[in-house]
This record gives sequence, C-alpha cells and structure tokens, in this order.
Amino acid sequence: MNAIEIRDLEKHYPGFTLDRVNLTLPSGCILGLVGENGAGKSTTIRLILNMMKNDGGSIRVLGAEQDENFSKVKEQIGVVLDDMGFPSCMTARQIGKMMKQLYRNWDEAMYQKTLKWLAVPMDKSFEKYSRGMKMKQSIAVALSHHPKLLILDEATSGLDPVVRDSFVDAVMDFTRDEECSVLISSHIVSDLERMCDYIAFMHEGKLLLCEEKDVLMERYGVIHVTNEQMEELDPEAILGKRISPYGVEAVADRTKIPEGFSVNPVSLEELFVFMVKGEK
Ligand SMILES: Nc1ncnc2c1ncn2[C@@H]1O[C@H](COP(=O)(O)OP(=O)(O)OP(=O)(O)O)[C@@H](O)[C@H]1O
Repeated sequence: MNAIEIRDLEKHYPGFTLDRVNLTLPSGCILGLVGENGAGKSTTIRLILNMMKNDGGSIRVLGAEQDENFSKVKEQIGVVLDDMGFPSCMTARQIGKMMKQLYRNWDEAMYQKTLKWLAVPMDKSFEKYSRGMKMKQSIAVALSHHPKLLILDEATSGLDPVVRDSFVDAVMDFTRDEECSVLISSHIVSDLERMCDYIAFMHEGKLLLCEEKDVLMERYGVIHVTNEQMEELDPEAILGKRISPYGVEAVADRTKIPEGFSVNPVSLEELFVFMVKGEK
C-alpha cells in the first residue's frame, strides 16, 4: 500500500500555482521534499492534511480519500508544522493532558520519555519556549500517539546539531515498521540525504523529480571539464553547470557521459542547486 498518493494536485494563489503535482510515498519509506523558499512544499503538506481545499487533482492518505471520514485518518498522522497552535499559556504537562483527550492511542509514557530525551521542561508555559523547544514539543506530540504516518514540515531546522542527529535516527527507527511512513520537508538537505528513501525536488510550484535517493546518487555525478570538452558533450547529459576561469563544473547524467570522463559523487544539495540554478 502507498501511504500517500497525490495525482495532478493543483492549488492557485495570486502569483503562485501548484502545478499538477504527482507524488507517491510507499508504506515503510521516508520521502524528503526539497525546494526553495516559496516552492510549494508547505502548500502541498497542508493540502495532504486537508487543512485547505485543492483546486484540482486528488489525494489519498493511508488508503483513504479526503472525504468526511478523514478525521479518522488524521488520528493516524503525526504532524509537525511551523505553527501547531498549542495554547500559549499551556505547559508540556497540560498539553499532554489535552492530547490524551484528542487521541485514542495517546501514550503518556512515550510522551514523557520523548520530552525527557528532548529536554523539554514539563512546567514551563509554551509562550516562554525557545524556537527549538517549540519544535521539540511538536515532535513529542507527533511521536506519542502511535501514528502510521509522520508529516514533518521543516521539523529539523530549529534543532541544535546534536538533537537533530538523534532525531534523524528516531525518524529512521520509526519506519522499521513497514506500515509506518514519513513525509518530511527540510532545507537541511544533508539530513534528508541521510534518512530518505525517496527524494522529491519542487521548484516554483512544479515537481522537478521524485525518485529513489540511491537511483539519483548512482545516476548523477559531478564533472570538471574545459570549455572545449563541454562543447562536445551531449547537452542532454548536463543538468546544470557553473563556469569559472578554471573551467566548467557540471552535474551530469552518468549514462550520457562518454567513457574516460572522471565523474565524482554528487550530494543531494549540489544536485538540487545545479538543477535549479545552474546555467543550462
Ligand atoms: N494563504 C495564502 N495566500 C496566498 N498565497 C499563499 C498562501 N499560502 C502560501 N502562499 C504562496 O504560495 C507559495 C508557496 O508557499 P509555500 O509556503 O508552500 O512554500 P514553501 O516551499 O513551503 O516555502 P518555505 O521553504 O519558505 O517554507 C508562496 O508564493 C506563498 O506566498
């Protein structure tokens, strides 16, 4: 089964169009969304969560269409968004009590354990939290009602490097159960490179690609060539290039590069930047 299936999804805002996005997240996998500011990641995530209406296309989440029964599905989704809407006067202890009423699967022991792991104080009010603490509070709630799907919008960006590292491990642990899946957007592409099975690149409301990470890493690489060598290469082989006085650095499709060229591994971050920014 697929945890998320998006077909031809559209959303129109003045000056922005989410343009017929197709995306599939297979169960048991982690899909990372990469895109520049304003690319449409949060819009896609909010549409998946049925927080607003789409203008076209369809979304299935955990096998269900977004009809009136979606509230049952929502109970199986652990969500971390920028603004979770926790009442500002509440403490972690009080938020836990509130969540117990909302989620049938609420696991108070897991909540306490996660708060402890993330060093979130039990009795400080939410309005006095630092940005990272707010993120950690959301993560603790998201992990404590035994969801089948985690949807994490920029969940790692406010975390310090040590916590981020163990959070990435926790997300990977979560998908050890084949029924549990994760959709995560992040500007910290190295985190996604570590944890994701699938990567989707979004740019200006369009999906540039959605592919298995290992396939991407195997297929594309970085070459350093002279201007003359570049002229001889198949333009289709070049995703993006950067010209300097010392020659040309380019991200290339290994399958379209003749033998004899040295092709070095590419990072996901380089791949995205070259695709979006590199002069074609
Ligand atoms: N409620 C809204 N009304 C009008 N335009 C909106 C609304 N919400 C989002 N947009 C626009 O939609 C576009 C996509 O925004 P979105 O928040 O999805 O981007 P994003 O990829 O998540 O960016 P970031 O990385 O900065 O969080 C932007 O141009 C934004 O201004």
